[in-house]
Amino acid sequence: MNELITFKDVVKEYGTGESKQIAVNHVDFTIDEGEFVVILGQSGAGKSTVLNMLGGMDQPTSGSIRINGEEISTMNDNQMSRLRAENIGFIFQFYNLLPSLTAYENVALTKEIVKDALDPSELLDAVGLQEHKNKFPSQLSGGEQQRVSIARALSKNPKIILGDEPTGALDSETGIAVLELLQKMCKERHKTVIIVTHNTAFAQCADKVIRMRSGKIREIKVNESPVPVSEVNW
Ligand SMILES: Nc1ncnc2c1ncn2[C@@H]1O[C@H](COP(=O)(O)OP(=O)(O)OP(=O)(O)O)[C@@H](O)[C@H]1O
Repeated sequence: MNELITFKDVVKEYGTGESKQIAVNHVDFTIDEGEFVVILGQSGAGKSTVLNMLGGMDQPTSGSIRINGEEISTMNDNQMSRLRAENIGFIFQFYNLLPSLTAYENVALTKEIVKDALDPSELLDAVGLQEHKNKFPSQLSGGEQQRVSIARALSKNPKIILGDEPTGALDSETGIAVLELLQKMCKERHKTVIIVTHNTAFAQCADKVIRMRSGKIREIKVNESPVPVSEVNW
C-alpha cells in the first residue's frame, strides 16, 4: 500500500521556561492509504495534539509531517487551508453542526468550499438518514447528528478522515453504529480513517493501532486480521 502520512521526529511543546509542556515528544509513525488507524492513550497522552497537527490546526515545534508527499509543518495558512479543503474531513466529539441549517444544508455547505463536493442527498442516504434530511440538528438524536457530521466530512470526498473521540458523546449502541460506518467508508471507499480515543476496545477493529503515553509512542501494532465492528464484543 502507498504511504500517505509520515510523522518523523515530531515534537510539540507548549509554553516556555518553567511552564514548558512537551505534549508530543519525538514521535515517528507512518500511515498507509486506506488504513483504519486508532490512536489510543489515556487523557493527556498527546493524541489530540497529534491529530491537530495532522489536520494543520497546530504546527509542530520541530520534526517533519508529510501528507501525500507534501511537507505540511512549514506550510503557511493558505497552503494549509488548501491541503485541508482538498484532502481532510473532520469529525469531532460534539458534532459542530450549524443549528439554523437542516441536515441537508449542513452537508451542502461544503459546496461553498470545494469544487467537486459530493451530492448531499446521496451521502445522507449512505449514512442512513434518508428520512431526516430536512430536520434541524435539534430535531435529531446525538447519533443522527454525528452521522450528519460524517456525511459532511465525506462530502468533500477527502482522502483522509480524522475523528477526535467521534463516539465519545454517544451511547454505546449508537457509537458502534458510527464506528461501523467509518470502517465501511474505509473498506468500501478506500478512505484513510484516523480515530483518536481512550477506548481500548477500538483496537480490535483497526488495521493499525498507535499507543501513546506521556507524549511518546509506546507501541505501533499492525493488525493482520482486524475484526468487523459488528463482531467486536463491546
Ligand atoms: N494549547 C495547549 N497549551 C498548553 N498545554 C497543552 C495545550 N494543548 C495540550 N496541552 C497539553 O499537552 C498534553 C497532551 O494533550 P492532548 O490534548 O494532546 O492529550 P490527549 O491524549 O488528547 O488527552 P484527552 O484524551 O484528555 O483529550 C496535555 O498535558 C495537555 O495539558
